Amino acid sequence: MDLSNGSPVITDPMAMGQPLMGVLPSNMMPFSVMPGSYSSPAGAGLNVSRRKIEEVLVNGLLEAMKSSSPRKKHNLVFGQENLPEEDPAYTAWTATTCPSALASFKQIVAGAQGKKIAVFLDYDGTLSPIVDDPDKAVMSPVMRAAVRNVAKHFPAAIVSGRSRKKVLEFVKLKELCYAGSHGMDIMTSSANYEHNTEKAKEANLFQPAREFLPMIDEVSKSLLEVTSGIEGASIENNKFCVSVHYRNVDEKDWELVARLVNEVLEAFPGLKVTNGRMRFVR
Ligand SMILES: O=P(O)(O)OC[C@H]1O[C@H](O[C@H]2O[C@H](CO)[C@@H](O)[C@H](O)[C@H]2O)[C@H](O)[C@@H](O)[C@@H]1O
Repeated sequence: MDLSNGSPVITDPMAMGQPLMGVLPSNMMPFSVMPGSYSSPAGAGLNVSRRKIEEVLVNGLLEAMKSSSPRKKHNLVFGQENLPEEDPAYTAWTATTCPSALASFKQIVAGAQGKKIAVFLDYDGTLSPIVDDPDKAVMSPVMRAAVRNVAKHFPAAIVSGRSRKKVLEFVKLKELCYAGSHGMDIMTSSANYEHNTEKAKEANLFQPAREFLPMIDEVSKSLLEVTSGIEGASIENNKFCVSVHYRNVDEKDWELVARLVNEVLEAFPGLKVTNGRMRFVR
């Protein structure tokens, strides 16, 4: 699933029967239970040890949300994401998790000598800026021209957690390959896509988790239902994974989001939750 930062995701054997455990930071695994937090009606009938385990899971998820989503100052205000006044924690986080390839460009070129090169590009935060509304993460014409140019020289693909269809709509370049849902939905050629027969389209598709589509749809609906009352929360169905966005949710409600996601996941032990930039991915 964007059941996510990383994502399916769907049939991870490590996650079977152990929802969320796989994504907890190791220091959260020994039962450092934090008492006195939110309790939901759904938890009313649980015995103490089960409740404790749930506390650990939710608190672990909350910690993961905080550590993987350091906030830029003012980032709740649409359009002010790129203000120069950054939170030092955010700056340190980007430096360690996303070092610039441009800073090591000479080494990369040297390492590529004599090798066949293929280029794999991320979409959000790479080809498009990170914005508060996922539907508005459009790519600039300059960036599109640069990618088109890259594709003239190397086989190129976009790999994204988004649905493949959505990325293609944003990028609009037929000369690329697209892998959506974190690689669970691969289209090897998008040339003539609209004009191809269904059979020809199928031949270009690799969707190893197709049998799980009904389950993902069900999870998506459940997540939409349980989070509908939380201001700022939104659900994005990415076909083979689902994102729960909390970028626009007040931080005081993050624990509630974590708890509700955890509760929904209990019914789907085969799915895995991972954490991304202000979103869960399943
Ligand atoms: O392919 P990835 O880099 O793993 O990211 C996939 C996710 O991208 C989108 O979310 C991110 O960008 C949004 C728009 O800028 C932003 O609002 C969100 O906070 C980011 O996490 C996409 O909306 C998600 O569904 C993907 O999972």
